[in-house]
Amino acid sequence: MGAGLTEVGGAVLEVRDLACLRVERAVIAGLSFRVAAGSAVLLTGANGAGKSTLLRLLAGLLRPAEGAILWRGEDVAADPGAHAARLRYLAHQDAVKPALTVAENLDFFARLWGGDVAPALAALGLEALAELPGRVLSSGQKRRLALARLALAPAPLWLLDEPTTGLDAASVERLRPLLAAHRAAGGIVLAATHIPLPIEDAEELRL
Ligand SMILES: Nc1ncnc2c1ncn2[C@@H]1O[C@H](COP(=O)(O)OP(=O)(O)OP(=O)(O)O)[C@@H](O)[C@H]1O
Repeated sequence: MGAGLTEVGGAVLEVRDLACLRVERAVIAGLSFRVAAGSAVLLTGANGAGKSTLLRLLAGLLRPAEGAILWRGEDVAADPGAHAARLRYLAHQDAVKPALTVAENLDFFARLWGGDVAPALAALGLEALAELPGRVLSSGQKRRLALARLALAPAPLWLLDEPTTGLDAASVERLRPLLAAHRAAGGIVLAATHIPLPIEDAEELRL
């Protein structure tokens, strides 16, 4: 674990003594760490180690059995709506609507979060696919569409579950400037991954 995960000064996100039970079994226990603005944390560990579980806890989709998640010193459970508004969670499944075109899929999220569809399409190289319905996309194309949501409008906390699964090398590289710009603006990214990601100076949190 890198020094940035334990530093007190400047921490924006803090996980304090977190525990999570799944089917009565502790998947995460006694987990504490802090993340400063602009930091990237790679969650690593064996299959079943709890990486997706931690991301779902941080996204407010699972409730901790013990401990707390704090944002700028406030327990996120005190205002779930505010927490949901500050984060982008990219799950294993891409949640692409099959009947909508690629552009319409992005527009759905642009209406929720703001931002423009055209630059988000361009960020992931999706311009030529804009009018195709979601149902005909390949798995890598669906992943790119899910990732394009990140380019719509800023949010300070990105939670990415194996973001590069199924991506070709060029698409992986497209994430580099997206991640760098997010961090340069003070954003935090936590990404579960089994392979190296295009992120400079990331901390590793091994579960
Ligand atoms: N919906 C669920 N209900 C009950 N147990 C679950 C559920 N999802 C995951 N688990 C259990 O929680 C543990 C951690 O799973 P998790 O998906 O967080 O691991 P992971 O580190 O992300 O694994 P992988 O590298 O395979 O993606 C596993 O033992 C798994 O069986």
